[in-house]
Amino acid sequence: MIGITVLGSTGSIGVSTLDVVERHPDRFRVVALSAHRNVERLAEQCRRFEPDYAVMVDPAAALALREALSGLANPPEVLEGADALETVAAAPETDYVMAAIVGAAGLQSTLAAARAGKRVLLANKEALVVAGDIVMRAATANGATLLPIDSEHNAIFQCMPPTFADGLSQCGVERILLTASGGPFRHAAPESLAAVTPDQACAHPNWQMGRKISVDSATMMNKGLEIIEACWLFNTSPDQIQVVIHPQSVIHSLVQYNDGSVLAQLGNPDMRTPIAHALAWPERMASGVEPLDLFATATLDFEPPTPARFPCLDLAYRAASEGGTGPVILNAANEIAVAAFLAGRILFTEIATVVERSMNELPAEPVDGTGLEHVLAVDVQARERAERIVSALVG
Ligand SMILES: NC(=O)C1=CN([C@@H]2O[C@H](COP(=O)(O)OP(=O)(O)OC[C@H]3O[C@@H](n4cnc5c(N)ncnc54)[C@H](OP(=O)(O)O)[C@@H]3O)[C@@H](O)[C@H]2O)C=CC1
Ligand SMILES: CC(=O)[C@@H](O)[C@H](O)COP(=O)(O)O
Ligand SMILES: [Mn+2]
Repeated sequence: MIGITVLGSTGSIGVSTLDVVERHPDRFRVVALSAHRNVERLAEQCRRFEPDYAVMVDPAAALALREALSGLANPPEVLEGADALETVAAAPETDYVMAAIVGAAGLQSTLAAARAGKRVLLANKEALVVAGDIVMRAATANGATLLPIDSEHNAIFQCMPPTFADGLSQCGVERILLTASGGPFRHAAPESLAAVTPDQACAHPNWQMGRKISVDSATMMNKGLEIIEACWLFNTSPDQIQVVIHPQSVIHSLVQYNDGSVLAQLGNPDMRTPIAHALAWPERMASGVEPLDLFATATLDFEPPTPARFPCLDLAYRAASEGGTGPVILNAANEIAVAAFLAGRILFTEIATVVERSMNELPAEPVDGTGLEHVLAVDVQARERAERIVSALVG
């Protein structure tokens, strides 16, 4: 039996992961589940999957979880605090870790899994955005297997030759075509975007996702984060990645080779496909996803992105070219700005303003010899700076 820890089990990816795992009781055993503070959902998951451990980051929620599970014959050990995420990510009973916490809050547990040599199923793209070098090196040094869950990156992985880690040009890869849906405002007039509400921004046309990534898709910051994520995963640079708007989200990305071949991965937009792929790799197993009906799909459209509507995409390119702490500042400012937008404090269009001002006020620098310590310090500094910029905008 393969032992699996699901970090962020109460979120969109966490729930889809457990749906796939439940279809294969002969193959997987749940070792640990985790949440930030959603007691009701984590309690229900504990009753269903009987993990050894349940981590609740918030101590008050951990107390409530212990009470909720006290009647169980075989309750999990309930751990609390962010450090416990690292404990369960590295636990000896665990073989696979699904890293599905949202934001840079998922970095240290993802790193702990990589350092412990686990199979890391990486949904938490922000970990690679802020500390790609550190995470990739930790995986290599400790024999961890890092498999992308993000739909585009999983698609690219499926279309890559097995030797891609040696260098893309050496195996005939010319470029990566990274698809983007364009989100809910693909054709909106730029001047209409200031009036967008959080619920409108979270109404993604094709995917059911958590609110933070949904807003990122609407600003296309998600695609910017994904460019940086792809650079780390596939050992390449942004100029080898072309963003293609594909509104149906049926093609999940493509790889172009030097002989004129372009390989694509297609499927219905349902995250259980990449999750099942990474759980079973290098084999295949059922995911519960309906087969793609090409006749019902009928048309596949493609467009270039429109920069005026999506300034966040350009900010991500800028952070990628700055390197060092540039992506750390980009990500931290974006997390603060998105939270402020979702809380009704700033306008949708001010998300880009907060990120740009944060980047202007905090110049990027190379990550110093302390590595993770430096990254975490800049993350804190950038959050404080972005909060100040939000407060000034609120007035
Ligand atoms: N959803 C999707 O389809 C896709 C998601 N991704 C990536 O996967 C990750 C998860 O996304 P998604 O599932 O949509 O997010 P959700 O918001 O739905 O879920 C987030 C999960 O993380 C937990 N969490 C939130 N904050 C913290 C914290 N500070 N410390 C520890 N745990 C925390 C939440 O717990 P609680 O419920 O208690 O708040 C929840 O379990 C993101 O990085 C996203 O970019 C990538 C591709 C597709
Ligand atoms: C499902 C997934 O992988 C998301 O990251 C998706 O890419 C969001 O859609 P956008 O292409 O609109 O950002
Ligand atoms: Mn994606």
